[in-house]
Amino acid sequence: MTAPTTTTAQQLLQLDGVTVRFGKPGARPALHAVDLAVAAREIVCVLGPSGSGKSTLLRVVAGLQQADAGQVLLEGRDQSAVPTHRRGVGLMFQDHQLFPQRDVAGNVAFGLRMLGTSRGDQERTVTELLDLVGLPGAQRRAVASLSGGEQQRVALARALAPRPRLLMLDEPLGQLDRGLRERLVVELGRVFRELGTTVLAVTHDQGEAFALADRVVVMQDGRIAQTGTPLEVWQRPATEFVARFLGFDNVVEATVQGEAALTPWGKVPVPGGTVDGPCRLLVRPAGVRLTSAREGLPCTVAARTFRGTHVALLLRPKSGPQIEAACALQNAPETGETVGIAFAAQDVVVLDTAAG
Ligand SMILES: Nc1ncnc2c1ncn2[C@@H]1O[C@H](COP(=O)(O)OP(=O)(O)OP(=O)(O)O)[C@@H](O)[C@H]1O
Repeated sequence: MTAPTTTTAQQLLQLDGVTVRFGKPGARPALHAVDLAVAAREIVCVLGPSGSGKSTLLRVVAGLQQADAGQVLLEGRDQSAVPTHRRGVGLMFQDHQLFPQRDVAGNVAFGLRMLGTSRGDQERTVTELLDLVGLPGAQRRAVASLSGGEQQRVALARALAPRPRLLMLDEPLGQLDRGLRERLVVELGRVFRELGTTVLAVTHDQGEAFALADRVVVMQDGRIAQTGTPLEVWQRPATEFVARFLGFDNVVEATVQGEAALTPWGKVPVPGGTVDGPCRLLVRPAGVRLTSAREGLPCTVAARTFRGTHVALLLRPKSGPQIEAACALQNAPETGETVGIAFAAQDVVVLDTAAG
């Protein structure tokens, strides 16, 4: 027997050139020729500013929105003629809309009843899922008696109960306070990994995405600006848009010459192998090192903000744009002090201007 010449591992979800337009022809599409593949058991988080197309992406995968061009494939099968309820995908939206007249068990078992699952199996699944989401024994509680976080867990259990092959979450923790979101996002990750659930989640909160995702997708104006592991995207934002979206503002015009670039801040070292010529350069705040005022580039400390793990400094050099630096609390200078700075090549990123 001969092996097939090309072996591409089948993706659970694949979008090929998916375009969605609202309104007038010629207007910017909400999704523009989007290609995306999600492997089984992968947790992918879609990040992006408001209006970048995140919800439209989920809706087109769920079959709640028709694509004007391109294809959505689930386990290799084109879904264009498959209605939402036959796609085997689960949805959990920000306004999770539990049924107020049903108790917790009635809510969690909803999808199973629709599938005609036996009562015994329903009860077993509800018990298992309530244990998993940290609400053991809550079957008979009234939905109205639950806190926001507890309701979110019930909504999650309800979405998981029919064992969807793909679970889609739209701002799943959007309305909860930050502390609760940080705890729940860790729990969500644990539940998904324990069950082997494939997840496509949308959030505008990068902290949430980075905590949950195996891979993040950053969207800009209906296109994918970058995709990679959280670490890859954080360390190497591909474009100025992605860098600024992640909150990095140390971006300048530069001209690379060998091992350094000429910038408004003077010479900045660049990573080995950087091509000579003009570019946009990002210096991540962690790569701005404080030196004595006599060495390095002299700057005035314009502001300092305690961030829990470090102090964020806003520095004003004599020339060039202001610079953000991150430093340890014990080394943080006071506002108004003059410091010197040097740049570390490993935190310098040459941005792709063509796509940015
Ligand atoms: N039903 C609709 N009719 C017309 N335009 C729409 C419709 N739904 C979305 N759009 C437009 O499509 C674009 C993408 O919207 P989408 O809701 O997908 O963005 P998003 O990234 O999810 O935004 P947000 O974070 O605010 O939810 C926006 O310009 C939006 O105004």
